[in-house]
Amino acid sequence: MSSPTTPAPGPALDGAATPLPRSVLGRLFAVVGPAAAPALRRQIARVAAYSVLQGVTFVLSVPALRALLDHDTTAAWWWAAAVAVSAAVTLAARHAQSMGGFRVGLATINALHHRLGDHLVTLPLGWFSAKRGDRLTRLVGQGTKDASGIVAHYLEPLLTGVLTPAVVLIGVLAWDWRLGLTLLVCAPVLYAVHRWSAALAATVDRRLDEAAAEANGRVVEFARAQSVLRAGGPEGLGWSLLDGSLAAQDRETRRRSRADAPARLLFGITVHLGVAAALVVGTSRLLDGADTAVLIALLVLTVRFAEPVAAVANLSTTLRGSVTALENIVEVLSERPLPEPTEPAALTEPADGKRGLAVELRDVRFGYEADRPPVLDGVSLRAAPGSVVALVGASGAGKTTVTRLVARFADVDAGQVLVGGHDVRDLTADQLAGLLSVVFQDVYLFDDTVLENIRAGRPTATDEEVERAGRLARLGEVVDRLPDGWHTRVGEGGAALSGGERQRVSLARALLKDAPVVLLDEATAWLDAGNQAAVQRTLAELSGRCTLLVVAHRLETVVGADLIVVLDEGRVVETGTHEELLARKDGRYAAFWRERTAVGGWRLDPAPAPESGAAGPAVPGQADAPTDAPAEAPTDVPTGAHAAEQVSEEAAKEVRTP
Ligand SMILES: Nc1ncnc2c1ncn2[C@@H]1O[C@H](COP(=O)(O)OP(=O)(O)OP(=O)(O)O)[C@@H](O)[C@H]1O
Repeated sequence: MSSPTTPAPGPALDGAATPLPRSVLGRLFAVVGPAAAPALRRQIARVAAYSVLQGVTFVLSVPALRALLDHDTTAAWWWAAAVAVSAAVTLAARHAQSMGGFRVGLATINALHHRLGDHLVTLPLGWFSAKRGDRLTRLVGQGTKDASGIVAHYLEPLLTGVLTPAVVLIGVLAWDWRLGLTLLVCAPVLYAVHRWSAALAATVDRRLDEAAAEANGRVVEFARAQSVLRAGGPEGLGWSLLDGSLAAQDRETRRRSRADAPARLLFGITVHLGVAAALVVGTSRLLDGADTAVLIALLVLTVRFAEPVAAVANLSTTLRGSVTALENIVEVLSERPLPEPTEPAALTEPADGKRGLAVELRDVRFGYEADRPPVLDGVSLRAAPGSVVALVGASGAGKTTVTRLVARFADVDAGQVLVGGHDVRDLTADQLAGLLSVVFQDVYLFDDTVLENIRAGRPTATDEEVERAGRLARLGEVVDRLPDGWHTRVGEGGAALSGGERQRVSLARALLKDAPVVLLDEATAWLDAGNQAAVQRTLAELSGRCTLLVVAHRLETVVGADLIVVLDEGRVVETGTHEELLARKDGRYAAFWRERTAVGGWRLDPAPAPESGAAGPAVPGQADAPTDAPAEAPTDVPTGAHAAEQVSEEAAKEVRTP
């Protein structure tokens, strides 16, 4: 089991350890983190000062108006001067807070990017599903902007909507407590209406946000999958999925408008009812003989009391968009990272001089979903240092999952995964990443040059080293066709290269990194002749220098492996070398082998000749190695007929019957 000293660090926002504040500002402080909090606090102070000053200016207008209505010119001049000074200071405060709003808003976006970035790198790789990727794109781009809008655009109307009326209220109470009391009664009613409408809109907002994220993802998918879509025509699945998601977004937008309208109306009516009540009370006070000038001035003030409050209501829709974005950020920051040890494990060099490290699974049980049967159950296997281990089995047997667990995309439910004798849970993420090279099917290329994309395998490598790795992975012939050779930009996600070529970049990265363990998923989709040769050359180059755990779809890999592990429905059903497994006449592997031989005895031609300066052609045990099979062997690997069927046309041309 994992070391008991391994602590489980909490997520960036651990609501269980420290309950998250419920208020929007409290949550904003929680997500921006301690580094950005002081600037946010100063901005709140600036806005608060402006809101109070605005209220004071409003209040000062009462004695000025009173003096004017009383024809007291001297006093009117003095009060007018006081109002002018207060207005000038308010204006300066407004300028300071609005400049601060933009500055702190930008700093907030920056802080959110850092917080999300720092947290995302701690999350299990398995967390990054395609759906989450779409949501994340929206969150990091638009979401952080929306959330920072709370500081840049909404802090001012929100605080002036509360603090300015509060100062006005104090002024009115001081001049005429009855009128003040009327306004005071409005406050809780307004608050209750606001809470009710916010609660009503919250569910609608969340649904709209989900619909928008879905539509976003579908639009990207629509752009990426044009060839499939055109082949299927406008009646095809892709079109209907996009149409459906856009219609859902439209529906949710309408639903939100419908939910908004009555809430806004109710809020506006409440504000105006409050003003009307104050007018009624003021008129009755006038009839009772109260000071006319004061009351007129106070009624003017009452109208001003209502202005900022009403402005808050008008903002509510866009403000809620920002609050939803903030909630989504809270959700991501609350995701629990994989536990990491506080101290890195003490890694030792392999004693036998080989560069590879042992990879071992001990009685592993694992499932992606808790309520479904495990995908791997009781799986044990060991790849000795420097060996080639081929994982074979029918589609869905769990081969890829084994490699994912070694790379710690997720933690096992039971058992252990060890690399170099260390439980992967006892290695830091950096340590484990340093020990592994991963060539999986979903290769991502950055929008940079071919050279830099290979260099991602080892950032300190020289251009010569990078090019050599590229040539070994048969990228030489690809870059010769590109306009700027190695310096050609590959476009977003590597759009300028084919799938097979992208996998060659991934192979080159692995060669360059020269890690002690290489996990390779031989993508069936890209098994054209050129790519087969690239895989072959990479395996030949790496063999003996590292431990290779390969999800094998090629004959050469399977036959040449030091150990073949046959998986079936999440269990290891057979292990051994090709010869050993063939010798077990009743075995699964042998049965499959016979079946394929009976079908016709197909075999693949040897790989194309290596480029100059490249290593020899063979994985140990392949072409020139002694096996009982290659010359007469069936071509398909024991992963099932599907592997042969998926071999591309180009490869098929190279297939011949003996
Ligand atoms: N992210 C995931 N979430 C839920 N289930 C998954 C996930 N990835 C794989 N599975 C399921 O786990 C099982 C094993 O999948 P895995 O990809 O490991 O099989 P495989 O042997 O590599 O298959 P193939 O040769 O088709 O790639 C399958 O039933 C698959 O549907």
